[in-house]
Amino acid sequence: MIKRLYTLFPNKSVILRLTVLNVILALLQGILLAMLVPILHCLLEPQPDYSSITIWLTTGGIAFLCYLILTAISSPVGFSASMKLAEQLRNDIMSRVTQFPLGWFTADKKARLARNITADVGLISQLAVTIGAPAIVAIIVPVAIIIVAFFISWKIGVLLLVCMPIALLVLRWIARIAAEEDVKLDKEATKIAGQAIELGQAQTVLRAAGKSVEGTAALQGALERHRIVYRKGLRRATLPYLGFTGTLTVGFVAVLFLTTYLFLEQSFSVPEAIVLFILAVRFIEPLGHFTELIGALEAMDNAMKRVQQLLQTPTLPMPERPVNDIKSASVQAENIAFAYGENPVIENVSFHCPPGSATALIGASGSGKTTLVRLIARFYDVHKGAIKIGGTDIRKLDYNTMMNDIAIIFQDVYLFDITIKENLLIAKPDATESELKEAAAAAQLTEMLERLPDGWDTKTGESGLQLSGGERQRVSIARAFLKKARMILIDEAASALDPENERAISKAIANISHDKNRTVIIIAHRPVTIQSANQVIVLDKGKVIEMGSPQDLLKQNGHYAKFIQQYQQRKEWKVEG
Ligand SMILES: Nc1ncnc2c1ncn2[C@@H]1O[C@H](COP(=O)(O)OP(=O)(O)OP(=O)(O)O)[C@@H](O)[C@H]1O
Repeated sequence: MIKRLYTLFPNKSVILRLTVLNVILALLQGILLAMLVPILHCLLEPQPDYSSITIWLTTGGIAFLCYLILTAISSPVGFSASMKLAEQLRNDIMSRVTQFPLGWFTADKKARLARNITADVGLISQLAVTIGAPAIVAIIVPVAIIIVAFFISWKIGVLLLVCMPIALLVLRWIARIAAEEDVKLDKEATKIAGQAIELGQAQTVLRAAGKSVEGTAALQGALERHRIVYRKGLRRATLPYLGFTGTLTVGFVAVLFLTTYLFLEQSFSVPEAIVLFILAVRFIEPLGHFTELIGALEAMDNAMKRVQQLLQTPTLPMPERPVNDIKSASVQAENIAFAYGENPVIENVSFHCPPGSATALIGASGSGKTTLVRLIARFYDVHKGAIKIGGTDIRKLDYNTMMNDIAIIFQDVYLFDITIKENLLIAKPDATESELKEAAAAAQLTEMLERLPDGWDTKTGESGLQLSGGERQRVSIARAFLKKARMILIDEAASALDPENERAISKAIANISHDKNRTVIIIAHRPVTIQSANQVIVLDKGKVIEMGSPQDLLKQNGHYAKFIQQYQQRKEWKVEG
């Protein structure tokens, strides 16, 4: 555990200072107890030797003063160490996360990341100080006491020495159970967090269906499971806790008996007997405290394991000497394959999109269109073959250079809760007013901006929810225009939009697709988009089953022709209906 903390802690000198400080404090406690022997000796003599007492009292006073000063220092040192640890760990996590493949960010992983960065880091930084220090004291003080006891009576020393490993053995049993139960509790707590988020997100649907009350069932279930796991854990820990308390009690009584027996045998004096009684009490006190610490220590160790696991997540492999120059806006796939885990999704796919061309990807749901687009943007790396941009394998390209030349327009557009203007400026912070207006016009946003009372300064609300889906997509198209990226990846909205939005988006997409400076790859759902593309790729179960210009494919009378035919029939049927 200490090794893990030491590995995780980026500023090792702070943790070293804190450890040394606590070891000194624990040793000082032992020394102060040992000093009781000569002091009591001098006091209980028939003729007390006051000059010797003065020396011992002065030395004891100095040791006690040192103890007080170090205790006063240890609080701020601990507090600042805790703050530093939290800050540095959070920075480490953030810089690591920015290098993860985009495909890593699933809903589960995002929830886990939130817990890692808040609860886990908080627990580690706080406990490393508030629990770590007493844990050091709880180990060192009994050891110091055994040493002092040996100086007074080796028999008592041996007895204490035997008690200690037995107590530690039982403590290990408690620790194992505490660690296992903490893992179970953390899993249940993460589920509660997930259910709470889902409950918030599903409120609109639940209320529309009149199921507000029933909607809490999943969260209540998660809370109940958490309670059950907690109660089971408590029951499981009862026996080892009793075992530990029993061991300490038996040890304590044995020391008292042996001390009394040896005293009656006149093996040592009254002061030594008094000190041994005090030592026996001080011996079990910190060890007894350990049962309270052990659960927290194991929780801290588990939190450290989770953060370590996150920090060890493989990042997107980056080339040693990345290529910074993208020669042309061509996109090429050479015999690529990809699988999510064991599930192959893309197999032996090859195509070439020349600079300035528009390629429409079509295929049934689940055929792999989105995955293909994600692979081009390096959300994941292909498992076989290569994707090339401007003739260079994207794994050899500088990642930022590549992403600066790619704009992605997805269906679920994320907008920050800032103004529309600020949302566009994310794509190009130094854009001029005329560039902004030009991009807005090309993305068919002008009319919407004129209609909104605050125009460009309209706040988009959390995730852009104050704008309709179509409006959000147009904002993201405007971002793509502004970014001046040469490669544009689009996922055209598949769901029905209102006629105004549909017209505006089709026009905006046509504007971007017909721009000869841009290479567009679009997951297309509307025949008008597909028919205006230079090439169409038809996917089925991750394989290319047809590829060519829309005109040639129509003549082939294959899958593409069937898709257009079906669309026409649906349209006629709707008009007739
Ligand atoms: N993150 C993921 N993890 C595991 N499997 C996935 C993941 N994303 C997609 N899949 C699976 O990969 C296959 C292809 O999915 P993909 O989303 O690429 O298809 P699609 O053609 O874009 O579908 P749609 O038109 O419905 O969006 C599907 O079987 C899907 O279930």
